[in-house]
Amino acid sequence: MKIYHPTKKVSLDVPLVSSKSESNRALIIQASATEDIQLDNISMARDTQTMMRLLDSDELTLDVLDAGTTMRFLTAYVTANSRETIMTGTARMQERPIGILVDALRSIGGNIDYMNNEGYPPHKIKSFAQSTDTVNIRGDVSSQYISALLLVAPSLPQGLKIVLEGDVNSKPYIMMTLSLMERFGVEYKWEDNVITVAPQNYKSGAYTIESDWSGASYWYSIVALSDEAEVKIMNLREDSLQGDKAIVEIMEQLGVKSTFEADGVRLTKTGLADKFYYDFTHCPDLAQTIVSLVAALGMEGRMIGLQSLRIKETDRIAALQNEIKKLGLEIEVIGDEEIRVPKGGIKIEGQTIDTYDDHRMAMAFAPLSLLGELDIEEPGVVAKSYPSYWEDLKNAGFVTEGE
Ligand SMILES: O=C(O)C1=C[C@@H](OP(=O)(O)O)[C@@H](O)[C@H](O)C1
Ligand SMILES: C=C(OP(=O)(O)O)C(=O)O
Repeated sequence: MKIYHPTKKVSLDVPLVSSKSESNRALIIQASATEDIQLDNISMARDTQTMMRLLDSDELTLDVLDAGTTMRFLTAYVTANSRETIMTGTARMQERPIGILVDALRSIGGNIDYMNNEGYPPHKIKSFAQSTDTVNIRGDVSSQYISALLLVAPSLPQGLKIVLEGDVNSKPYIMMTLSLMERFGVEYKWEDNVITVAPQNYKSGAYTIESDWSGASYWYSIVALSDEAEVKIMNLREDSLQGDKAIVEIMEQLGVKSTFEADGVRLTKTGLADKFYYDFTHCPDLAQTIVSLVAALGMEGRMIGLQSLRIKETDRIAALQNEIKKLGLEIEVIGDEEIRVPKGGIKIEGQTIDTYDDHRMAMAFAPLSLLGELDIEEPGVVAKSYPSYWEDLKNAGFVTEGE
């Protein structure tokens, strides 16, 4: 799909999609609760729509497609309910590791078999009888395993004591899980590296899902690359549960100031720092937005904490390297966790951007079309988290042609 912006002047009150991360947690809480839980503004993201559909399904096989949280949270949920289930997903999902979560569930009494490759979906949950209240789990591969255990912990007969081993990455996502649990009456204790949740019921309550800060990041990039911008993103909160609100602080270095209003956040253009540096350990989903933006701004940048990018929807480090190279800039990749963007900038002249079945590749590169025409392959990938992305961009003056 070809995309360009004829005026480079962007104006919109963005009706941003709501958060799939908050939605998927709230849906597991709702399904686990015996009392009434009222949820508003549930996300239209495919990952969330898939979660809703599968929570209602009584089929033996649950296919999560490419939704990581749906795979991890449902694996723990069906295990805790001792429900015989086969969990599967797309070819890529079958390459995304789940062994750490399956080992944890086995260690507390889950009977789970792999169907193809050890450590990877598809896997079959056969039964569950809780054998101990303590589980050890490493925190440096994916926080989703820990969130998955936490969400089911109150419903387990013995509750759960989760002992976190080593570094804990994506920590704000664990805090988001705990905050939502707390909102529905669940108490927990986090002391040193141990999180303890006693057996208890989720209590009735209501929650309105916030807009998606990861999705907001593309609008920050759009404002940074525009000539003039009047952009307000609706339904984002200053007291957000989402760690990707870090975009506010990051963009202070990259030319965008945020002002919170009662019903959203207003973005205005400001100056750029000389060089960019940031550690993405706790907000990995912002990395593609920022690496492509820093390259487009012609700035020198150093990004660290990127270790989880290789096991997401695609190998995001390789994908960034390939696509930025097409725009005339070689970024340097150091090991599995660091990218350096050299000063100099890129040239946009109608190149085709491959998206690797990764919504964030499409969404992170589209703002660069403010500098010239781009051709984004498989634009439909955005449906995973932000199905109305292209419509919102068109309403902000972008022009798209073809599919
Ligand atoms: O818990 C969540 O909602 C998520 C956690 C993060 O994954 P990791 O913990 O695997 O980094 C993030 O990348 C993903 O998009 C959503
Ligand atoms: C990594 C992501 O999602 P998940 O792990 O839930 O598939 C993402 O949305 O960028």
